[in-house]
Amino acid sequence: MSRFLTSKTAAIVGCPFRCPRVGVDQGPIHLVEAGLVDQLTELGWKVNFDGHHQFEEVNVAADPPIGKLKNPRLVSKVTEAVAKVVGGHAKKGELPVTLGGDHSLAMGTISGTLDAHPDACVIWIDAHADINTAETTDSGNIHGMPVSFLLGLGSPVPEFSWVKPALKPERLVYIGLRDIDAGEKRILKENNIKAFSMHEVDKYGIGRVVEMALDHVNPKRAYPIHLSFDVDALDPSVAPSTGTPVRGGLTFREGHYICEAIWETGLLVALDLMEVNPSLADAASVQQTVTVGCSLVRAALGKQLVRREQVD
Ligand SMILES: NC(=[NH2+])NCCC[C@H](N)C(=O)O
Ligand SMILES: [Mn+2]
Ligand SMILES: [Mn+2]
Repeated sequence: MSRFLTSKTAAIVGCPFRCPRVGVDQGPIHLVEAGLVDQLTELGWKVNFDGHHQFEEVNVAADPPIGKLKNPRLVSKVTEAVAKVVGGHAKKGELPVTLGGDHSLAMGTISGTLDAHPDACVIWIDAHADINTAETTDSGNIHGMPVSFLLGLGSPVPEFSWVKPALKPERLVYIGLRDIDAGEKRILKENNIKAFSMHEVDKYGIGRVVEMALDHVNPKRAYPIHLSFDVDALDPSVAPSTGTPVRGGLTFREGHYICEAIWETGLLVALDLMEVNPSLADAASVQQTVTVGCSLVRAALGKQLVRREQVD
């Protein structure tokens, strides 16, 4: 367990949120129904889970686009609520495990983590960089933008003024990228943000890539780690039920290896598992994706493949 936690307690933050539909995205609900709470209990965690967030408090009457941004007020309010919940758990020394839902939620989860652990670094596992600004976005989907808000890039959007630009470019690293927009490429370059695309995963192997990523973002292995895992980082043959699948992704084992290696650092303070979207596939694909999702969470929370004494 991470030395930054005060007890082996995992707080599951279920966020069935996908813009523009609140409470309709079933991803987190499926993950919990698949037995995630019991699985983590079996690993020795005390698990706090008192139901999924329905964001009842979020009341947005009219939410026309601001510039290109779709549903800006709703996304802002939901992510702000998530920031408070995640930050609250983190400040109690618990490990928040946020299940999504739209990756825009990471604006909230990472804000919450940085509130409790200001020197935390972020390891972002994704096919996409999610670093568009209000100016560069083509789609207007805010799930393609959370990282730019956290870094304070682009011209400020008043509706998101609650988001502190608390993340430093050198405390962020990506693994798994393979679908980056032209504007995003420019932003990554200009801000010197380290990214290991699938090309580097092929070239060096996942073991070295994780090592290099940690060396970059956490050279002395001293900072707490927030792991934000978009399930679309995995190849669509491994995790088909997701909104924006891109072929050529991480294998089942590569995805798990990342989680296991981060766990082994003893520095993990928060985990996101995002973009599981059961509404987009047949029942077998949904089950496959949900099973993989639970398995990734177990790997990040310390499940060992073999007991150490069997190999030593
Ligand atoms: N969280 C995600 N699935 N993000 C996909 C983003 C795709 C594209 N780059 C966009 O800005 O719309
Ligand atoms: Mn993605
Ligand atoms: Mn993403």
